Amino acid sequence: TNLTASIAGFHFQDLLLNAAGVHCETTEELEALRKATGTGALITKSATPKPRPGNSGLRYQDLPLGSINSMGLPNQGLSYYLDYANHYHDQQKPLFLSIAGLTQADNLAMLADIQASEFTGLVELNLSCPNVPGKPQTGYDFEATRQILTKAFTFFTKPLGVKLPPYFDLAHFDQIAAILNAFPLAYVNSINSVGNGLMIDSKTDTVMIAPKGGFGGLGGAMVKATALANVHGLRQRLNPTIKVIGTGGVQSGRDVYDLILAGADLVAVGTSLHQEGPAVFQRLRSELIAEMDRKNYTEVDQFRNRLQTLN
Ligand SMILES: CC(C)(C)CCc1c(C(=O)O)[nH]c(=O)[nH]c1=O
Repeated sequence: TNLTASIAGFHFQDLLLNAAGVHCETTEELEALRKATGTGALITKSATPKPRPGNSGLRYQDLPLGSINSMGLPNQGLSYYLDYANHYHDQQKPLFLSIAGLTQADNLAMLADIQASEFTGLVELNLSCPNVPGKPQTGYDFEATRQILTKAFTFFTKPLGVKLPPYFDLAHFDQIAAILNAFPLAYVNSINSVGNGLMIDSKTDTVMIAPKGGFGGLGGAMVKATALANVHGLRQRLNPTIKVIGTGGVQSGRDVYDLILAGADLVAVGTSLHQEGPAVFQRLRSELIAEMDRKNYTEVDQFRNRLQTLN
């Protein structure tokens, strides 16, 4: 069974990887992902220029239908991940480096550092990064998105993708796709967590996480329908040269299969990785192969982006 894919000249023997932020802050965590059976790539925790401890108190919680988090960008700082990349020689599993500056200036400075470095992997710009106070996250501010990409591509020549927040209005799919199609992006990764959800602990009548009064990003089963819609909506609108990484709601091989049907080239796993650890990739891979066998598919190309409508 052929599970290969390619993005920007990088070839992936397997199409699963971690969602940035999950099991990828430290070298130990990253090495466990690299060594895991079933991963075709790995991505680092979104970096800021300097190390950050992130939010204090309980900042992640598993829920019956997924997860909620307000980590607050805990990471070891860009140079730590560039150093890991400099010592990274696994030709079989390309490395993605994620960045999420707290300002546009920070993002551009990090891209300039990466451009000047020996880094030879792919870069993911996390557009859920905050914008100027009082304005929504960058991914929800279309002018800010256009501006940072315009500035980035004046100097950045390495493979660049963007991590997108979920959209919920078809007009927003049209608008963001029109912006992204104007740039030589290697890929989009959709979706990031569904922002600012709130859940209640019925035993204590309290929220589930400490930061932000309990407001946090939602992941897992409850976001699958939103992930499928964003992957498919973007696939239908983006230039074929821009590949798609599908993220959100993956618990089984069938969920991986569905994201591929919707148009995904690679599939990233967050909440399920947090809950099961790196062994999840071997399970998902074998379940995907079993599903493909049921359909007599030997190649992903036979069903990628082949979702059928009813009419
Ligand atoms: C939400 C931000 C802290 C601005 C970015 C980092 C991030 C976090 C996080 O570090 O809290 N959690 C997510 O589910 N997605 C993210 O992109």
